[in-house]
Amino acid sequence: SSLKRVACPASNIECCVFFDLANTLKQTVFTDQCGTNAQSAIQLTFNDAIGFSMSGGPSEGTGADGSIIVFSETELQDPANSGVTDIIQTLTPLLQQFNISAGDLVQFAGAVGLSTCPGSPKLQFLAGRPNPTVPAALGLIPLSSDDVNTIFARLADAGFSPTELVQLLSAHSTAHVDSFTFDTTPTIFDTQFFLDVLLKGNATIPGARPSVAQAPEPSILAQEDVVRLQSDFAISQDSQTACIWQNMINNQQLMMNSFANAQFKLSITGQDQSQLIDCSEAVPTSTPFVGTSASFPPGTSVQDVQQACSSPFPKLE
Ligand code: HEM
Ligand SMILES: [Ca+2]
Repeated sequence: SSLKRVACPASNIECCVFFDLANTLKQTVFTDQCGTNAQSAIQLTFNDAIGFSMSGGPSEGTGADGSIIVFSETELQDPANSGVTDIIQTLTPLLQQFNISAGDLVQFAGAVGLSTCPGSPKLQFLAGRPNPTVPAALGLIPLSSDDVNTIFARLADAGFSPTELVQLLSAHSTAHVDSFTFDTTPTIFDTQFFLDVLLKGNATIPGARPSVAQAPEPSILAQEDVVRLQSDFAISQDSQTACIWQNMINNQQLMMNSFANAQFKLSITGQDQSQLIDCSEAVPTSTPFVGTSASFPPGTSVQDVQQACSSPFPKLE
């Protein structure tokens, strides 16, 4: 309506719709601070975008194109998508309501969801992704049971290095699946995740869904429902990534900046950047970081660390 247009704070008029969408998302979907919908929306940005294969050719899906929503009946058959069913259902009506493309909706919702997480960087957002014409091939999303070299190869086929994968995995700092989480601070985007994954344990989380493969020596934090994914653990230990991983601990600024860069690249995977317009101005400012630095959770100490990087381990409280 003309009223809305007068009130639109965008400097680029084409971005007005994303200011409206941000308001609706915050009022109806991301009502909690870094709650389950926000976390699921962040995962959705990856599960959609990684459906891209340089070796498989253009018909194998085109990355960050929203095919995970438009062709959800097909793509939800991938067991790696078992956690995103609900958020897809929640977001789908917004396609018609705001008349935007599915790829834009997925990436914008992820950016707005992340902004509710204290400690998160403000993400860039480009608009104008065309709607998808084909579903992504099944099997392109890594599984937590995959071998680390399989995961690296899959990410390389989508254009991402092992270092960029570690940076993207910062998103597992704000993650849940059923009643368990990947670090002890699941509603804060902080470096605690990179510490918690290194803590060797002996207790398994019972009843985890099949998509959740646990590390060979599962989490010492299992009594707090923190799970060590086999894939996260393997990446923390691999010689290509062990020091990248360890260096994140207590390096909040590095985590924020490197995640923002890698996530921007993820958000335009398979897209022609020259055809997109910058609507970053519509992404809300992130909730400030209120947490403390990474620290050993109660009952754990440096003796529990499975250190794979030869640089000195950071000094922690
Ligand atoms: C090696 C690659 C990865 C593997 C194997 C993996 C695996 C998983 C698994 C098993 C879950 C639990 C929920 C489910 O079963 O779907 C999960 C959740 C999540 N993943 Fe990943 N992931 C990977 C990479 C990423 C990346 C790059 C991102 C970056 C955006 C990401 C963001 C998330 C988020 C935010 C959640 C929490 C979802 C929620 O709370 O609902 N993951 N991931
Ligand atoms: Ca956290």
